[in-house]
Amino acid sequence: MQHTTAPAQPWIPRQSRPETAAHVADLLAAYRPGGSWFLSTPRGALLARGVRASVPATGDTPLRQRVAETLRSARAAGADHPIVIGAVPFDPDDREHPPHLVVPASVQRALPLPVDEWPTGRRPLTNPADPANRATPANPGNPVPGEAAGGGWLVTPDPAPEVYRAAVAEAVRRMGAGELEKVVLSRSLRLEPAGGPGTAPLDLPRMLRALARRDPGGHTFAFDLPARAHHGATGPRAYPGPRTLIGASPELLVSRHGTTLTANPLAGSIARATDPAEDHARGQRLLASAKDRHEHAVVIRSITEALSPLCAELDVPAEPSLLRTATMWHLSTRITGRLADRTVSSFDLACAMHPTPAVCGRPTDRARRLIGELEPFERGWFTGMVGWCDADGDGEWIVTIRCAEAERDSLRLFAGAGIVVGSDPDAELAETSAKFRTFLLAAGVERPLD
Ligand SMILES: C=C(O[C@H]1C=CC=C(C(=O)O)[C@@H]1O)C(=O)O
Repeated sequence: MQHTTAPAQPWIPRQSRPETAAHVADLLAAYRPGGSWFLSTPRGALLARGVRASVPATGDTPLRQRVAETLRSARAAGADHPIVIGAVPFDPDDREHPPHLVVPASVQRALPLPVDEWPTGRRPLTNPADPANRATPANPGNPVPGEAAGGGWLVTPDPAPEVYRAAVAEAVRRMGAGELEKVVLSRSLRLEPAGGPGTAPLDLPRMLRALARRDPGGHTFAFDLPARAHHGATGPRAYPGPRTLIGASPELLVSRHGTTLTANPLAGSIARATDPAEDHARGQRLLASAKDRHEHAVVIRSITEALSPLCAELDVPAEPSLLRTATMWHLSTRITGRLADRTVSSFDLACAMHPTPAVCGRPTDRARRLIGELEPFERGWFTGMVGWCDADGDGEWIVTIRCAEAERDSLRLFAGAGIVVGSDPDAELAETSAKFRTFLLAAGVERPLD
């Protein structure tokens, strides 16, 4: 991921310095699904393993209070520098997809992924089919043969593309009638082994490496999820295998370091092109698009409203800039601020902001209702947040997009698009197809899919 402004300084929390010996490549190599959490951001990477304590998924107090109490107890029980790490679903009250937040038993940290050594993030979209983009020692950002090779998937869209187009048209109609200003509508792809169940085990560590290499400046994650609860006649029953939330999100919900906070909302997107001139032109078209600027402005307004009461200073650039991933251009605004009250943690900030109109809409309640009406599946953790928070309140929370839920040998991918009054159903379908490519490429699927 590349931004037009300078990247953040590497962030290795003071208390973690004794643990920083690891190189990010070692952390990626050590990652194994089940009881582990990998996160790489422009500020640093971490690999957390094991569970020392869990934040109660339900309770009489708000989730942010349960997080603070779990951290306090861990400290009181002798943990030196405890962190809470995990995933919060789109709807934090979703009983099928409860928040999964733990104090891990161990945390290893490393400096950020070396963007300059892995140059794909600086280039226009690399088309792996183009011989010029074949992996070479000098260009290791491209898929390494055997790393992300071979599709071998049976792909099922949910809903069918025409159903998604109809949903977008319906949302535009409702907006025309003044019901709401913006809604984010998503769809999903189910990937199963083409040879049938059990014929091709998922290699999540390989996919994670492919995601990290393709977008070294992004937020790459592989997070443990709770076992699925089945509600049968005899009550909840758990599927014993691990489930993993894995992806490479370009969007920082919020980070806090001392009293300094940063948020980097994105909204307004276009697929990148392989031809550099066309790629540049697309970015400029996005920057000039009145529809996309409106879609973006709605998000900035909401975030400013959420953060202003918590900040002594808040700097919100008047104009969006362009941010690029390996596959997409986005409108981006890097917001910085100084907290009014140091006891407000990164998780408190994230809860105050979530869900932003980059994933839900505005007004929030109406958008949420329309999503429930028009999307034929539960989002679960998609469009929630993943991240960590330490006992001093520092931390990073990432918007859970460009991701998949992995279970046994199948994957469920998700992608959404912001809909406003001027949205065109075909263009929104194409935008979601382009967003799927972040994960499809890591899964070895190289042709665009609807
Ligand atoms: C909901 C997604 O993207 C959001 C983040 C960036 C740009 C977006 C857009 O342009 O619509 C979306 O708001 C997704 O990637 O699934």
